Amino acid sequence: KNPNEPPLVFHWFPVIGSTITYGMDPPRFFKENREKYGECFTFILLGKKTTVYVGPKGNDFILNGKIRDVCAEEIYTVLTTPVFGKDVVYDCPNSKLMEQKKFMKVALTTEAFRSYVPIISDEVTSYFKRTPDFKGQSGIVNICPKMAQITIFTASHALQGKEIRDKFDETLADLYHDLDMGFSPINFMLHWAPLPWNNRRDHAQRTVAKIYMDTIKSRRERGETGAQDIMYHLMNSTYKNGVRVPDHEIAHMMIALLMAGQHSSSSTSSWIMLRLASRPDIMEDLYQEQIRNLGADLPPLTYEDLAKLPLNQAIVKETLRLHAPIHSIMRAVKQPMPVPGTKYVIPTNHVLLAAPGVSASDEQYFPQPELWEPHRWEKEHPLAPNMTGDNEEEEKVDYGYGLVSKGAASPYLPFGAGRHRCIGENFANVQLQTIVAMTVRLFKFRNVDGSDKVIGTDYASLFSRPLEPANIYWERRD
Ligand code: HEM
Ligand SMILES: N#Cc1ccc(COc2ccc(/C=C/c3ccc(C(F)(F)[C@](O)(Cn4cnnn4)c4ccc(F)cc4F)nc3)cc2)cc1
Repeated sequence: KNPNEPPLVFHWFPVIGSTITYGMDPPRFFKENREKYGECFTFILLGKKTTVYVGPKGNDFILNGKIRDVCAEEIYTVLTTPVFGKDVVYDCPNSKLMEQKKFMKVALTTEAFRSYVPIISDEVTSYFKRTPDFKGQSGIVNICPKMAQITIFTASHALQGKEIRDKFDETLADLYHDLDMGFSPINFMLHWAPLPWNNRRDHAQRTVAKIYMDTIKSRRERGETGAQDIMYHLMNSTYKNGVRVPDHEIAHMMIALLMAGQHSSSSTSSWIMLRLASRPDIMEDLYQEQIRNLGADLPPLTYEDLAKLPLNQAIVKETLRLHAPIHSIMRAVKQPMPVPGTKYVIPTNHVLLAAPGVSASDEQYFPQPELWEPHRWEKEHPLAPNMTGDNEEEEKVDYGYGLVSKGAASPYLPFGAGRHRCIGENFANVQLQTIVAMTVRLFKFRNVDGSDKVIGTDYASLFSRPLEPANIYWERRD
């Protein structure tokens, strides 16, 4: 036992260590070991000493780690580069990623969101009209595949443009699926293995990248400047060193954004629908909120309307509190890191693991944390959060892609914090809030057995998501 290192979680076998118990249910693993060892402890993940540091202090220690101390790309590149393609995100120096995030963010503006809301609401209503699973007056449906379809159509149409979205009706859907098979935690460890799905992944990556590059060429030939989508902005971006963004990097960033947007939103929107089915009273509150604040005739939804629907906004916030798609954020340690307030110094052969979801479900910050209660985000609610290090008044810092909160000592960080913080938060909120608002207008949901239960979580994939099949009962609202 080394007094200068955090306590090591007991395990029977070397290499395997605690991989299985962690992999099966990470949040439970974190909570059980926090009880035994405190907020900072080390466990063996496939032979690698992995130091977990939970709570607001842990979130700050890891997510605000200095660039000379912690490294994201070293851990993530084996997983993401075969899927996204070379020279982007984690296959380039962090300074280049910061510029790429600046480029990507330039198309995620309020102006753009104004045009996205009608696109997303039309995709939602037309999807529910044409899909056979929602024919008739009522029925039972496995909701996750439906939400995956809705999110790929809404995200591709808004973020990638109409011509890419239309390709999802034929070739792109299967190619996307093959690409997706490569996006699995097994590839963290076995990325080098010539596994059959890795060959399909590589073929799909090259084919999808070519589709994007052909689209870029045809837009350039036609002098197309109509769609102010992300592809257009990337085509007109230049790095600080004067180099224009090469076509293959544009294509690879488009794949990265598609994967990011798709997995996070389809998981979150599935959880939202399952939670609404467990609380039909909330779904009714949402409908009444729209009647009250938008008018009984329910006019077509606009971007400005979303700000008039606080409960609709709280649905996304509360769902992300209990169902953050990314349960483990990892960094390699590049220099020995003293842990403030302890005698621990984390050595360079460790990996750091931040789990913001642990403090987001800690009763210290959220009364009755396991209760999914969107009203808790209203002022004066008895279950209101006591978020000490809240980000609002905090000072901000710019890592090269816009201002982000300086402190990460918050108990609620579903979009991360610091240099690697998410740039898709606002788009995700517009997309998810629009999907919820339009669904509430069309249907009433409840659990098939009428209970308020919710299904368990599948942690085997890269993004935590509901176990399947997850059936709900729906009926058309007249
Ligand atoms: C509910 C939706 C989403 C959630 C919960 C989410 C969550 C996160 C988290 C936790 C991180 C930090 C990862 C780390 O520190 O290692 C992150 C980073 C990022 N996300 Fe998201 N995300 C969401 C949607 C999106 C969307 C829609 C996009 C793109 C349009 C996107 C693009 C990115 C990018 C580019 C990064 C930066 C990675 C880095 O700097 O290393 N995300 N996201
Ligand atoms: N036996 C066993 C066994 C062992 C272990 C386990 C489980 O172990 C683990 C461990 C860690 C993790 C980490 C999740 C993780 C990290 C990074 C990314 C990402 F990089 F991909 C992303 O952040 C994603 N993103 C961002 N915003 N929206 N999406 C991203 C960034 C930029 C970008 F442009 C595109 C992106 F999409 N994705 C996911 C998941 C599971 C199971 C079984």
